[in-house]
Amino acid sequence: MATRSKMSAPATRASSRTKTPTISPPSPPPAMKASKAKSSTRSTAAGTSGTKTTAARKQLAQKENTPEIKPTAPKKAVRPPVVDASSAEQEPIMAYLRIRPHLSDDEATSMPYLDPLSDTAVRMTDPSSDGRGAFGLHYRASMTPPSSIYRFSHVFLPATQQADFFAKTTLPLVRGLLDGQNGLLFAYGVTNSGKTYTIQGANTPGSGGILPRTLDVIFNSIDGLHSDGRYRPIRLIGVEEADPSDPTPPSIDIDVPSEPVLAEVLAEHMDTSDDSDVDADSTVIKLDRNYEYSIWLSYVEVYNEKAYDLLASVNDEQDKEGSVLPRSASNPAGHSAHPVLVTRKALTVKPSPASDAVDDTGAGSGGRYISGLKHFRVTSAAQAKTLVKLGQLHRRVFGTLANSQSSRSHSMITIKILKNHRGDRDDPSSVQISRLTLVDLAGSERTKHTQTTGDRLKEAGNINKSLMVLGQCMEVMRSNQKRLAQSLANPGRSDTRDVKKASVMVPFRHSKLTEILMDYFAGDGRIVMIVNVNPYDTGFDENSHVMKFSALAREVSTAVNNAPLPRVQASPTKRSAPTKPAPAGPPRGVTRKVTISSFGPGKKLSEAHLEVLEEDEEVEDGDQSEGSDDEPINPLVDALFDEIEGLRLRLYEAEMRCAIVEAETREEVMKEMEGRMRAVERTYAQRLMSEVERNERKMDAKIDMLHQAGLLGTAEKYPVASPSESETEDSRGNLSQGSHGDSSDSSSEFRMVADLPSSPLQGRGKRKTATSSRPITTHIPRLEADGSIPSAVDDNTDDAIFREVGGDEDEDIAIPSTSSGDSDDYVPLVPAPGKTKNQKAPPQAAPAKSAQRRSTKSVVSKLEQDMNGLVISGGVVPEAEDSIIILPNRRIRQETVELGGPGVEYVPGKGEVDTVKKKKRQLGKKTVVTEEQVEEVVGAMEQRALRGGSRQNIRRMARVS
Ligand SMILES: Nc1ncnc2c1ncn2[C@@H]1O[C@H](COP(=O)(O)OP(=O)(O)OP(=O)(O)O)[C@@H](O)[C@H]1O
Repeated sequence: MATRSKMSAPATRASSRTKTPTISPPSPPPAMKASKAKSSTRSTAAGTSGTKTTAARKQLAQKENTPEIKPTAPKKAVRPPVVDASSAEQEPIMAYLRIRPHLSDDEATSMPYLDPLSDTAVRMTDPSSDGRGAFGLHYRASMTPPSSIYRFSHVFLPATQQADFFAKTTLPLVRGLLDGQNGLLFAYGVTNSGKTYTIQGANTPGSGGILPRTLDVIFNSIDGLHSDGRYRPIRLIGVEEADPSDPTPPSIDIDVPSEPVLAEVLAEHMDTSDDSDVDADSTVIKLDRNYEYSIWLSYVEVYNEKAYDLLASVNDEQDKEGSVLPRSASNPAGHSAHPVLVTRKALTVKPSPASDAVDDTGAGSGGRYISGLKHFRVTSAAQAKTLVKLGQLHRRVFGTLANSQSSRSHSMITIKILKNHRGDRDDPSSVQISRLTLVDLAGSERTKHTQTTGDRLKEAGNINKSLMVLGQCMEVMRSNQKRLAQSLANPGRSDTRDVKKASVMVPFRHSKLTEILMDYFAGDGRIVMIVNVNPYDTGFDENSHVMKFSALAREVSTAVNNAPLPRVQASPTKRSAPTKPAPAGPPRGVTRKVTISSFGPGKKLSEAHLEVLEEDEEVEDGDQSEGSDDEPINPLVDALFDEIEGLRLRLYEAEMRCAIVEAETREEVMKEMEGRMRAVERTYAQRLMSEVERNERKMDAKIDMLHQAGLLGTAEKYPVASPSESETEDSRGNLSQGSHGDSSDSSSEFRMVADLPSSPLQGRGKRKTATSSRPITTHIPRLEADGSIPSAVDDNTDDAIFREVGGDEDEDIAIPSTSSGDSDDYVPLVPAPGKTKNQKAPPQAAPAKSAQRRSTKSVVSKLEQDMNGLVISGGVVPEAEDSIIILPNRRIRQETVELGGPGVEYVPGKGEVDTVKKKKRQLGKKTVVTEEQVEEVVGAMEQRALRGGSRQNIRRMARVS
């Protein structure tokens, strides 16, 4: 009867959270170690209830092979004696990670922070590795994004099927259950991570969860081995003779004639038409056929730190039949006013009496049970599943599952198996009881996500409290076990008994959840933890908290022994005294309003309104005495827990406020920056445009001068177009383009008659061209190869130019001043009206349209001829085609850049090229001159004018340029 210690230093086996990007080889998952202990001393190793010594009664599961051990004489002991921890079979909590698959298009498609490394390890990397930490704090550039590696007993990838998952995680527990061992499985994770899917599953084929599969396997395995149900479980580990009046599983018939809407809604929730046996798990565990079994089910909900029986009839007192349906408390006849009032009572959690076990020394008394919780015997998997469905309906009715699938309470389904040898049916001492509890925990850390307030905040606070206490229990157990392991490793240094005495009390009783489950942690079974994670969620912090929790859980060991043997009690009908009537007076409790609705494709939405009264649990006098051998609740610790919880809630609220303020500030700053950027962009564009215009006007002036000087093309005489004619053509857009807005004003005395040869800047700037009232002679001198004007152009030419353009030197040439007074604006020379030679008289009346068109056409054709005749010589392009390309000079670019200020680049316009060479290459035979060349020509003209021209000419030149 050897017992081995499996306890080792946590560091060697436990999940380690490594703050390093390197991947250390994954450690194999610790193998499940079946208990070899037959009946033995056992240790809780938890440090709270001390270590228990189980009485030795023949263990039925190993009856054939186990030497019978005579029961020891019952010892009267308030606290169980401490025994060496090495005598207990220890096993770490198994932690399995399940990664939820991608479900909808609304979610991100990649896993932003979770990276599966192997079958047992995942890496989590903070997605704010772009440099942003919490609250916008920046990591230094040199820092690598923080990542952690978490290890599990196994990592299940999103594609994992429910059947595989069940086989690897839960089947060993089911085997243990049938073999007489207790087990606890709980699903832990944030909201929407797949906990309920893991436990309950879905309705589609193959998607049945752990619970229905467990029921399937149990009933498959005990097929033909059902007992007659003469015993039934009571409390935590107790067994008593069954009473014929024991409640049968409640009916699920929906019958609320007075509340048709409610009946409809409930009926839809209870719809079992989807259920089919097609999805049933066919696994069979081979059992010794000398035994027979009875299966019992209970379903508990822990909500707001209170425990409720989900299988109890809602109005149990009034309706002994066990009707599922709520009935108005105000009118039991069923004709109630809306909303329907439903009541339920919280159950008290009490310490398990030592007398329930064969050994009075404390076996099984470390735990607590829910007083008044009903266990129903089920004889088939289908019946059990229907019962589970009923429990879920009650969760809906009472609003903790309301309309969304999101659970706001912890739910616990316990399957108890009573097993006895066929040959010893009448021997109560042959009965053995074992249990398996499946817990679907409420989503963790939901306050931040849902921006909860009011009642919801209280709910969240309680959820967080219970999960926090669960974490703290594990933490304390781990450190107690660590200390004990160290003391065992160095026996000479400290006395193990001293170490145990110094063990910190595990605060199981500080939350209902841990209080109900404490016996598992204290050494009554094997524990499996499922960690559900939704990697598409943005809740990195929350998920990393879950991961840390699981890392902690894996460092805790629990004792794995066969369940304690129950002492079978006489049937309550034979022994129990009549129950005390409930104290009179109004029930204490809280009332909530709940709306349950049902809708689906093709169905109309139906809603039922309920008012829920949740009565507080009764405090019985006997409670204190019953729990006298338990650790008393320390009010200071309780107060500290409350304080912690209060602070935690305040922290959440503060964080929420911070997050909102941060988001608002970011938006404001972004808007302001955007506005500023736009203003800068606008200013820059305006400056650029005005520069371009200014330069273009300058260039136009120079070209006009060239025209007027006869340096471009041959001398031709333009017919004078009437203002209306030029406007007509202008409006067609064929000739004039890009004129100033004010130049189109008919009152202006300047009219555009022709466009000049195309320029890279043409069309971007606006140009004023004077309507010449007299012919202009154009002449393009041949430029030398270096761009200079050849000597053949003599001074007389200039004189000729001025004579031609301005007529007589003494003749008045009107030089209009610009409206803006900007000296840069070019204003062409215009002869004073009425004083020019050859000037046609202005039309007296508006000409006929056809005449105008003819006249315009003649102007156009004339201009075209002129354009074709324009030739730039000087070796730039030997044979010009029909136009001259003038490239902007470097100086203009330079000026533009300078104007723009530091950091501004000159961005060539569309089609504008950087270099003359490039342009030449692109334009082939087109005539190309640079602005420098034009300037040189103008410069040469100015010099000549200065040398040989009259004062008048000089003045004119100066004003023009
Ligand atoms: N492995 C999976 N395969 C397919 N669908 C899944 C899986 N896990 C979860 N889902 C789906 O994801 C959704 C959320 O899952 P579930 O309701 O189980 O989350 P939860 O963790 O229980 O949430 P809560 O804490 O709010 O109750 C459900 O629609 C469920 O069907």
